[in-house]
Amino acid sequence: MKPGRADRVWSVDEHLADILGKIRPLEPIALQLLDAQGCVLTEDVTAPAALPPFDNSSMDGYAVRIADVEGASEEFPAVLAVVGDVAAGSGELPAVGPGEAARIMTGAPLPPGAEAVVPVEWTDGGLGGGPATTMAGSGTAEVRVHRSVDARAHVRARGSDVTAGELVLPAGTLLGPAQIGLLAAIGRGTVSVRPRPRVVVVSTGSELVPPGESLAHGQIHDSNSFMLTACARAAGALAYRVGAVDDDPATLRAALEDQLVRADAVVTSGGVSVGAYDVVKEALSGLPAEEGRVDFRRLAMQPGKPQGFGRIGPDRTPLFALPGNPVSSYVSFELFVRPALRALMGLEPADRTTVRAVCPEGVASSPKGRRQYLRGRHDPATGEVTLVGGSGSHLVKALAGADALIVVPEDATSVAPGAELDAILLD
Ligand SMILES: Nc1nc2c(c(=O)[nH]1)N[C@H]1C(S)=C(S)[C@@H](COP(=O)(O)OP(=O)(O)OC[C@H]3O[C@@H](n4cnc5c(N)ncnc54)[C@H](O)[C@@H]3O)O[C@H]1N2
Ligand code: MOO
Repeated sequence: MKPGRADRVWSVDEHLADILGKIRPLEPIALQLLDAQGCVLTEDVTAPAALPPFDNSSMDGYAVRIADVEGASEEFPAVLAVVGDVAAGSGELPAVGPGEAARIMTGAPLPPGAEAVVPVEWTDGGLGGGPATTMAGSGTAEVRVHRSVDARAHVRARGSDVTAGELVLPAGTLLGPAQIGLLAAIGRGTVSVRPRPRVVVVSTGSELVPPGESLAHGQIHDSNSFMLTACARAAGALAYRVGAVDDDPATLRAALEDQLVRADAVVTSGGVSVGAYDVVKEALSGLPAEEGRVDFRRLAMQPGKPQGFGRIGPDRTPLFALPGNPVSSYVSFELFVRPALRALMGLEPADRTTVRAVCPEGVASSPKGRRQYLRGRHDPATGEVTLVGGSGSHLVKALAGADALIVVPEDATSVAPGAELDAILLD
């Protein structure tokens, strides 16, 4: 491999490194909480106030003074005058004096004078019978308490979760459901995050017809644009599918120009090989410097040998020109586009788990000098991975039945039955 030779074969790792070296994370923007789900925080978030903001009850029951219930039992209950009712959200609180209690609900502020909460099950609920099971007896004048409590029992202290001014989420945090909940709890309506990249997916090929329409002889349904749009969504992006563009470079260039305004990345499929109508290559090779640059290269992999990558347009939007064979497109997305989209979001590019797995049937033949990615099913119970379908890059049914990519190294031309291989686990 001689650096500088335009037609040299690139390794998978070199191609990925070249892509990631040219990707910059997207500029942060302020998003509403739910729009920020799955995004990376770009600010340190501190709590403006304590959480809980006030001492409150963790049980439905009675707010009491502890001296009043000392030694209480079912046989010798403490009889207390009920001076009021405190619901969650109550603003006005009855003061609890000696010999008094206030009915209190979970989450309601502890009224002044009260030192603890007795759960309703430890009282007669104001009904004069045995232990209560609910807070049914509203408006009763007195309550019999059957047990003593320690100071602060069943009280959630102000600031016991978060103190005012505390750093609750540092910049770099990935916002999942629990983090979104915390932000809402401290009163944040918007946060600064790296947004999801907007990915435009364009398929190319005059033979392509949208699903739902009938095929003339020689035509096929455009599956790649759907699959790649779904791949982009699964990677966390906002993806826009553009219908298939004919094998005409001017039409493709015009379509890309139109789409660039809404794209943080562009993915094309097809037209990157050596055929007479390889439209993507024709439209994007040798662009004038002011329009950007896309490099087309051959990779030491199978499927996915022909690839293009570059940056185009005024914002130098990354463009991934993937091969048209459906499995080649899928594998290329998985290996190169998914990490790049994650890098745009400020995430660690690599997120898939790779395991060593026994391949009981082995691999009869693998292309010399190319890293092969075969489709497989991984059984975590046995640690085995079995092949699904053959190596043909048109086999979409096998792809749909796979949950792993089996990696056959560049130097292997076959793999003995029972040997171990890397398996990349898919969603
Ligand atoms: N003489 C050579 N021929 C080919 C070579 C080569 O080195 N020398 N490489 C082969 C490899 S490997 C691949 S991969 C493909 C890549 O070709 P293109 O990227 O130019 O893709 P197309 O020719 O446009 O299509 C290939 C194949 O995939 C089907 N296709 C394309 N788009 C879609 C779509 N949106 N949905 C479903 N199927 C699609 C298309 O009909 C073709 O069958 O080149 C090999 N040839
Ligand atoms: O390398 Mo192509 O991508 O095998 O089918």
